[in-house]
Amino acid sequence: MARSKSSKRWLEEHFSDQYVKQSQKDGYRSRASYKLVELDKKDKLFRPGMTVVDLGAAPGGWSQVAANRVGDHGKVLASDILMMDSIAGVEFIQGDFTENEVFDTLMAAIDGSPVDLVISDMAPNMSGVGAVDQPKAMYLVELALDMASQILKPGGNFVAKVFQGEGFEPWLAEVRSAFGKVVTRKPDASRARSREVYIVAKGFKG
Ligand SMILES: C[S@@+](CC[C@H](N)C(=O)[O-])C[C@H]1O[C@@H](n2cnc3c(N)ncnc32)[C@H](O)[C@@H]1O
Repeated sequence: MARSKSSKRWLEEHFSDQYVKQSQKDGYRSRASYKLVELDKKDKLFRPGMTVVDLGAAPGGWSQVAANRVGDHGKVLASDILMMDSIAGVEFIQGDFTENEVFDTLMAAIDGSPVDLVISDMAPNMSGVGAVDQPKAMYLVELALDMASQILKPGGNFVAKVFQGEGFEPWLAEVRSAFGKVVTRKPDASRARSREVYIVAKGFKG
């Protein structure tokens, strides 16, 4: 089947993208790694020995960065609806985060140990219809915030990708009430045309 103009344009753009080229050189599984690298540079998210939960982790670009930063004494627990090839130092749980069973499996894996950082890059498959995509995306960050609020230790941090649109402001207000300091970031590696932004929330009030 002939490729549509838009998928051809996507492929051309993908292979000429500086972050795609750089990720191939650096051995990262996705260009998304550079978003987290940039957020970490600005907001000092990681320290060796931390426990990190990575939601929406596949194919593993963020988990690679997290495992590298927390080192041998740290722990990274990652989850995605899709399968992900293993990464040293990362425990992976596959499943749909909107299902209670997956939430419970993650909670069991954490087993009450204090979590320093929750990172969520989850995004639904986009249909292109805002009225369908935006509620789905907001539901995922709602659930991510809910989990972060249950597992973070006081003073812990939360990073989430969120799409600006309906539901964003009330969600942000919830984040602001749960954390001491909240900033909105648009990393260079995030495509300008995308409505995605990253919320960095520090100092969980517990
Ligand atoms: C932008 S990608 C994440 C990229 C990843 N952070 C990286 O660096 O490689 C978004 C991910 O969210 C996942 N996702 C979407 N809906 C989900 C759901 N209901 N439960 C779990 N993961 C989900 C997708 O499967 C996809 O892998």
